[in-house]
Amino acid sequence: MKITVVGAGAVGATTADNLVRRNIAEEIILLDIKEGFAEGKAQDMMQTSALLGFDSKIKGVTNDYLSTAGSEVAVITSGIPRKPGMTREELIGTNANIVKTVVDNLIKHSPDIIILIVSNPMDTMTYLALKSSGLPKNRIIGMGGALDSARFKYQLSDKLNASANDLNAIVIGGHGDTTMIPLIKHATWNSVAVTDFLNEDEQADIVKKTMVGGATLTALIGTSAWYAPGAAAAAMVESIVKDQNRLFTASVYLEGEYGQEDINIGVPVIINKKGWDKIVPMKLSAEEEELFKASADAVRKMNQVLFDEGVLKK
Ligand SMILES: NC(=O)C1=CN([C@@H]2O[C@H](COP(=O)(O)OP(=O)(O)OC[C@H]3O[C@@H](n4cnc5c(N)ncnc54)[C@H](O)[C@@H]3O)[C@@H](O)[C@H]2O)C=CC1
Ligand SMILES: O=C([O-])CC(=O)C(=O)O
Repeated sequence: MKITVVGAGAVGATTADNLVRRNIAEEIILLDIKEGFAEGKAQDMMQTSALLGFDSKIKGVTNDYLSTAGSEVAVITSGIPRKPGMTREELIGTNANIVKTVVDNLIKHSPDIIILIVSNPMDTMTYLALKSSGLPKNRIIGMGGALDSARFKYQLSDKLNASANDLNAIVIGGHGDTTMIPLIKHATWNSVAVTDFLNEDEQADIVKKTMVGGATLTALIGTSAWYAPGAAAAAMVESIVKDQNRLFTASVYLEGEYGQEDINIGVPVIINKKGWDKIVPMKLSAEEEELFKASADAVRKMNQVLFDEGVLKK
């Protein structure tokens, strides 16, 4: 089993670190365009092996796609992160060409690969990866909802003084400050509705804090987050590699599901060795349906930029 992580920056290195500690692959290739950068990070991680007790090997390479040959899964984190005050959508100009080139290179050497897209704006980058590669839709997955749902559980656990592990709560929609939809009316604390414990103002506050979770961290750190993003990407890769059938919200290609088509956006899906397998239907309220439609409209507007800029042809 070989896994490739493209981009050895904050998120890529954290993803690789989480994966290597899980011991789920014989080999992890960490690839970056910056000379020596991935090699250095990989060597640093390998030097934790005697301390942490894993047997997986991690190898860093500089833009060498031959080393990635035969990878079963790749995680794409290459591209620029946002700075305080920016939106994820502002990254499209730089990141679209990077993601497109990386996907091309990966497929040349690993035609059966499953690709997890992390680079932002993630829903649009996932759509781009699918459309430019022509890969079957189930093998292109966008990571956003898994992270946003973990942040949602964090906010709930903080307010309820509960263990995040006892909470069931998901975020659907786009992975953007204004497009994500934390489904608070569906969230439970070990099967008891969280709304039984929170008034409307408290619920609205948790939803808001979840939606701007990434922006809040970017303002505090000066660049965007990596610990939870890396952990979320690794958890999804584990579900693929171990065929776990875990349910995550992820950005997948819709063909009529949730009332949308020709778009990648976050919905609940089963993740297993096929990539994303089934889309799980949910009964949404009229208000949630409206929010989902508005979210899809915003993501679609961003996808249009790919055509306007000639990155994708109609
Ligand atoms: N989907 C999500 O939930 C999340 C997405 N992100 C996104 O992930 C991306 C990476 O973020 P960070 O790791 O913090 O950035 P970073 O700047 O720390 O790392 C990015 C790395 O990509 C490399 N790179 C650039 N072009 C490349 C190419 N053509 N081939 C290979 N490597 C290349 C850079 O040299 C750099 O090392 C950003 O776009 C960020 O917005 C970050 C967190 C969560
Ligand atoms: O906030 C950002 O730009 C990075 C990201 O997607 C996240 O942490 O959710």
